[in-house]
Amino acid sequence: MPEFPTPHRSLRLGVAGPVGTGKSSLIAMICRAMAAEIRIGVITNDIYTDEDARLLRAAGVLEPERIRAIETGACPHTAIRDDVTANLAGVEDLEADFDPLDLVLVESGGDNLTATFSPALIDAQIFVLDVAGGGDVARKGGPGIGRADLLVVNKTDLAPYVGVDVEQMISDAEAARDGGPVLGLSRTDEASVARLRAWLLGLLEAHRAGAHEPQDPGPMAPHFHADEDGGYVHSHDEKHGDGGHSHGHEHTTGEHSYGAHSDARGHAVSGHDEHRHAEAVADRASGGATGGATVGASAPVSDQLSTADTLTASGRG
Ligand SMILES: Nc1nc2c(ncn2[C@@H]2O[C@H](COP(=O)(O)OP(=O)(O)OP(=O)(O)O)[C@@H](O)[C@H]2O)c(=O)[nH]1
Repeated sequence: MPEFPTPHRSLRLGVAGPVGTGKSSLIAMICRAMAAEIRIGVITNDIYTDEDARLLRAAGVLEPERIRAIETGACPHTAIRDDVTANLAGVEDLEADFDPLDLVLVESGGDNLTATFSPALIDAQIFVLDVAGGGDVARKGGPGIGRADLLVVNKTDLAPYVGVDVEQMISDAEAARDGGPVLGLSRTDEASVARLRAWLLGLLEAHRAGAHEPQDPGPMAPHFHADEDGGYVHSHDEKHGDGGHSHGHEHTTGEHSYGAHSDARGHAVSGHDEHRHAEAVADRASGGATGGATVGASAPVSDQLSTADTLTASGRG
């Protein structure tokens, strides 16, 4: 019997982070640790395949029908931030088919440090780094590292093999987050998995009590889109479709499988025909103000739940 009744819709939790940092593994970990006590569904995003969903189904972490795949056909961030239509429909279908659900996990395709979920799609988000990506990554900042509800430094068991000082990496991450929660995690470290579970149970409780307010970690840094006119710098901070934003060129519908749609808030959103992220160009255009330092979103969940210290104290080293 699930611990929580479900008077409201499920908590929608996004999991984002660079390629291969362990997003699917973290979702499998949550399912294994919690499927006996809460009702879970999963949506995965891959660019060209349904590989992540197939792997999760094969791992037997949930009934296969509760794991659904979305093929974005484009850069993963387009489907979790720019135009969330397909994901939102996927989440709502899952919630309707398995009503009631307590938790829907939405895994982004692996992207880069700038990709975050739109709060139109999810209620909270985890950003996943791993030690194998290098100890300095946590210092690089960006909206996910700086302002996701939880930053996970994953695969801590690999630290000795890749020459990373986990304690330093976590402390760098905490500094980048103004004290927001950071969790050192490894599938081989049961105590770290227990801390992840405790954080999530606290978040569920806050969501159910109406005490959790979804935060937007902030838009991607302005970036460069190449097109036949020579390209343009594009900021996701601008309002789409309501007079505040114009690409100044036509997208050719056939060139992108994601197309132009409306997002959950009714904004007309242009599809992205070709993404070439040239952040150096964007940096120059924005006077160097990229996503990492521009928005100071608070982290209300961490106020009520495990603090960064609690989460990391025994996860270090
Ligand atoms: N040593 C170790 N390896 C891990 C851990 N978690 C995940 N991995 C491995 O890391 C690799 C990538 O894991 P995934 O979960 O597929 O990563 P992902 O972020 O979902 O990958 P993409 O969807 O391709 O971006 C796999 O080989 C996992 O077995 C961990 O805690 N320790």
